[in-house]
Amino acid sequence: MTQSREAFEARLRQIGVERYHDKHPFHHLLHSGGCTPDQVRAWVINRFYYQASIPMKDAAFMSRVTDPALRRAWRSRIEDHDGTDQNEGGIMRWLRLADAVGLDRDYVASTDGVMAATKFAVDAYVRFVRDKTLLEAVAASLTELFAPKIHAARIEGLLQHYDFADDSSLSYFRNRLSEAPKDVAFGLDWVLTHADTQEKQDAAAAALTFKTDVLWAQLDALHAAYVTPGAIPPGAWQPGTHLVPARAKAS
Ligand SMILES: O=C(O)c1cc(C(=O)O)c2c(n1)C(=O)C(=O)c1cc(C(=O)O)[nH]c1-2
Repeated sequence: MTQSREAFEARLRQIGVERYHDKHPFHHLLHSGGCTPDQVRAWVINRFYYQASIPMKDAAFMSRVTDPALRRAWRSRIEDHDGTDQNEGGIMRWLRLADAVGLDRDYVASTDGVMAATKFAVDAYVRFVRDKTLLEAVAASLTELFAPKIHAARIEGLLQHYDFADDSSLSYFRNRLSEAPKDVAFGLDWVLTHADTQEKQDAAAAALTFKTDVLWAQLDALHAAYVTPGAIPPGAWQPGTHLVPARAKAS
C-alpha cells in the first residue's frame, strides 16, 4: 500500500536511525579523540575521494535531467564543492584540513593513496546516480538529512581533542551546516512528491539504504586497514609518507 507523505518520511528517517554512519566505530574513535594522527590522516586522504566525487555525481545527475527547474535547483551543489569566484568551495576547504594534519595537499588531491575499497564504494554511488531512476538518485542523496548532526558532533569532538583543529581546518564542516539543510529540504520534498506509488516508495527507501551502505563501507575499510595493525592494503597511503610541516594555524 502506498504510504502517506508523513508515514513515508518517517520510514526514510528510520533508515538513518538504524544505518547512518554516525554509529560506526571509526567515527566514535575519531570524534572522541581516540584516533592517532596517522588514523586521522588516513581518514582525510580517503574521504577526499568522496568529496572529489560528489560534484561528479551531481554533474552525472544533472546530465540526465530534462526539467530546467530541477537542474536549476540542483546546480548549487556543484558550486558548493567546486567553488565560485566568491566561495572557495568544499574541495579547497577539505585540502585545508589536509594541510592542518600535516599532509602534502598535492598528494591528497592526486587520490593516489586512496584504498581500492574506498574507490569501489564511492564509484558505486556515482554509477548508481548515473544509471538508476532520477527518483532513486535524489533519494540516495537524502543521507544528508542526517549529516548536520554528525558534522556538529565532529566539529565539537575534533576541537576538543586534536591540536590541528581550529576554525580554518574545520571550515569544511561549518559550511556544510548551512549548505546541507537547503539541499536536503529540496531533495526530501521532491522525493515525497514523486514517490507516489508503493513501488516508487520502496525503490526510494532501497536507494537510501544503499547509500548508507556506501558510507558505512568506507569506514569499514578505514577501520580494517588503519586501526588493525599490519592491514594496510597494497598501494594505499603508508603512515610517515607524504608529510609536510603543518602550516601555521589560521593561515
Ligand atoms: O561527513 C559526513 O558524514 C557526510 C555525509 C554525507 C552523506 O550523508 O552522504 C555527505 C557529506 N558529509 C558531505 O559533506 C557532503 O557534501 C555530501 C554530499 C552528499 C550527497 O550524497 O550528495 N552527501 C554528503
